[in-house]
Amino acid sequence: MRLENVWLRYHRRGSWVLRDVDVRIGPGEVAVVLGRNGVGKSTLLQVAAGVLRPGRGRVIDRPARVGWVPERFPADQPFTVARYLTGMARVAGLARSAADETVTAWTDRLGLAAFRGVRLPELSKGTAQKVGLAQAMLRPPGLLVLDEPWEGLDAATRDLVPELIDEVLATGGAVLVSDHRGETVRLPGARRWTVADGTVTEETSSGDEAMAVVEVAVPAARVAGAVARLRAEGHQVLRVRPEAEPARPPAPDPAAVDGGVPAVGEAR
Ligand SMILES: Nc1ncnc2c1ncn2[C@@H]1O[C@H](COP(=O)(O)OP(=O)(O)OP(=O)(O)O)[C@@H](O)[C@H]1O
Repeated sequence: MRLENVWLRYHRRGSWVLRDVDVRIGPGEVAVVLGRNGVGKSTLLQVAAGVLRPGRGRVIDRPARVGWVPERFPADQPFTVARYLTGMARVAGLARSAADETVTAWTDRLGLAAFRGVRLPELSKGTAQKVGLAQAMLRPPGLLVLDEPWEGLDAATRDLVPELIDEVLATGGAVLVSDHRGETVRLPGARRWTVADGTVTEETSSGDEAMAVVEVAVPAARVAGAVARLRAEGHQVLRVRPEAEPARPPAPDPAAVDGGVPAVGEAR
């Protein structure tokens, strides 16, 4: 699939959120979309999924079946979990009995069995997100688009996300996933697209690229935010250590980096 010279803005006279974006993703590939809040990651994913239509440019070779998991599952619909998912399975082309079986399997797998009879508006945010994930996976998608899929999920389901991604890749699907919290570490083989100033650049780092280690001190209360920001900007966070612990010298080469240098952030 290719986004070919895609431009997008939300209002006719508004500024362009995406400007001349040209990216491709192939079968069996996963790309993580990184960037600061508000930079256009969701917008890019929605164009890829076909939810938004570009103002200029086009999307070509989008797989026929797209699984789309929005950042916030729209739970303001008057259905129970089972009714909603069965309806979505039918829309996706499954016969009634196959739809029922698939919904049972996915609700079991995602820990939703106890919620089958619960109406969507009554679900917690995390449980609603699981319904969103189930909905996207009811039939194996040729393109799975996940907008901040780790947001609001419990630990067990967060661990399941890479598994689901691997399953889509194994059936020849492509996966796009945004991540501003640094969960990307869970997808070590992923390509990395960074959105900034309306454009998307792909990191072309190879394993033998020279690396440098930068030690950064931050107030203890702000560690989580600083780590998330560094990761969102594409840096590897090697380790977080308390200030009292003495620093070892920075690694001179990538091999030493792999050995675990006590730096908070590593700049590329
Ligand atoms: N429906 C909309 N109408 C108007 N402007 C919008 C709409 N959705 C997003 N925008 C604007 O487009 C820009 C990009 O938003 P987008 O949600 O794509 O960013 P993001 O990188 O996904 O942010 P975050 O990390 O906070 O999820 C922002 O300036 C946002 O305010």
